Amino acid sequence: MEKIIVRGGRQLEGTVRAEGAKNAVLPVIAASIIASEGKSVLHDVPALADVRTINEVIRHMNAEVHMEGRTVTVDASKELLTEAPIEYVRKMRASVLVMGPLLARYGHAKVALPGGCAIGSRPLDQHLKGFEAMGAEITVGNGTIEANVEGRLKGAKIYFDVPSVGATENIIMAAALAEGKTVLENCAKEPEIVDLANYLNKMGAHIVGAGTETIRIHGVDKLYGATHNIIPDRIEAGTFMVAAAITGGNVLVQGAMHEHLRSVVAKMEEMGVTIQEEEDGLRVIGPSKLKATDIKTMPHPGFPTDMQSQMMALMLNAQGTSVITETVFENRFMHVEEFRRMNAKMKIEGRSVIIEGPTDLQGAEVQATDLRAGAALILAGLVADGYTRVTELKHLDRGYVDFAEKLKLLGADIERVNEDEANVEETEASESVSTL
Ligand SMILES: CC(=O)N[C@H]1[C@@H](OP(=O)(O)OP(=O)(O)OC[C@H]2O[C@@H](n3ccc(=O)[nH]c3=O)[C@H](O)[C@@H]2O)O[C@H](CO)[C@@H](O)[C@@H]1O
Ligand SMILES: C=C(OP(=O)(O)O)C(=O)O
Repeated sequence: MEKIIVRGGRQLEGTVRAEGAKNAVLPVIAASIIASEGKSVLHDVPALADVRTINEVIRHMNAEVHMEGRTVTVDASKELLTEAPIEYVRKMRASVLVMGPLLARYGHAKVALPGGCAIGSRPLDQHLKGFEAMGAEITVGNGTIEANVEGRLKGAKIYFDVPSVGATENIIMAAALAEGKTVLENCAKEPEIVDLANYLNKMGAHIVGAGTETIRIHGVDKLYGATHNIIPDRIEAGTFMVAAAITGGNVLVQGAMHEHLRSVVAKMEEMGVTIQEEEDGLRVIGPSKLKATDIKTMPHPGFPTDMQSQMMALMLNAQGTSVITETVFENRFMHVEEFRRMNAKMKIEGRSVIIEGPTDLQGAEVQATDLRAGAALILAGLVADGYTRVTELKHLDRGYVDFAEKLKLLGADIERVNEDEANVEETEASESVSTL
């Protein structure tokens, strides 16, 4: 079993660069199968487990996919299979995003119910409501979802009951190749949706309004491969910003875009962190004492749920009582129990967690309960007394490339090891303690 072992106490300094955004690249790769002519060339693609998974999903459907360094090329001009392979779809939430492109291009799509982080019930009703409004018939059963339409999808007016990122993306893709005009209301406004719309427009689509709550799409008859650079990952950037702040360090996070991170920057500043905009990113300087604050997760431009657990690690080190209210996912507090193993004092009340700081964090054996929880536990380990050992790294690998290595380059005392090596490490550590 692999572990990340971190010993607290080092201030982080230096420069780290954010990779391309996981939540932008996954819909973009899914969208690339809508092109019946030409190749797509995607740059700044992060080498994540989720990227390998979505590549396998579309490869099994007959698309030609190559990844070299940070560039992925997709040629989907051959006839594709319209069923996504279950073993890959189940690994990852975003694989449901092949439905929109398949249904628009072939009038049929079948996928298994997708996986992803277990952070709530994560229904797909808004995706399906959108497809139905465009004329598709949906059958859900035996762990799969199947959609069929006679001829082409028809443009429609669709109001989303909740501003869902995935539903907005799936329906934009379907509408791009539908007959006529589609108007989507109460859309999600995340930067990753804008990135997807920009890519689809390069492919020949007519989409306006992405990033606002109303998106208008004029369907076209055909879409073509295109070249696109993926936007930087605001959540990975935000995670490194917390790493700098929590250790009282000074780190330039290249690629961190202020306009994508306003709520995170504002809250960190309230906590006493200095954040300076530089030409190629944000410089983060941690204070000697952090102040308590409150956050409430909301759809963009509100505070991102994907930064909630990392902020919890920061708040554990702040002076006073902080409150986190999670409004996006109903079960995204599993890391609280793991933080408690590190001596954290926290109380869950409904959808809120009350955090009493500052905590005398102690190193412990903890599990990454989901992707961001894994990162947050490592952040706490950067300032805990002694060794923190984080397991279940499969979650972390879905969303972070070389997380431990990047922290090490910033000066952290951190290693990623397999269990056997970890035992050697522990013996050496206890030997060095006994000689003190
Ligand atoms: C691959 C990707 O981009 N994942 C992100 C995406 O997930 P994802 O697209 O799954 O998240 P959504 O925006 O769809 O979910 C937001 C809320 O809407 C609800 N909902 C969603 C769809 C639906 O049909 N019905 C419904 O009720 C969900 O249960 C949740 O409460 O946005 C989330 C919210 O910012 C992020 O945490 C994820 O990192
Ligand atoms: C919840 C997340 O991802 P996913 O939607 O892919 O499970 C995340 O990125 O924090």
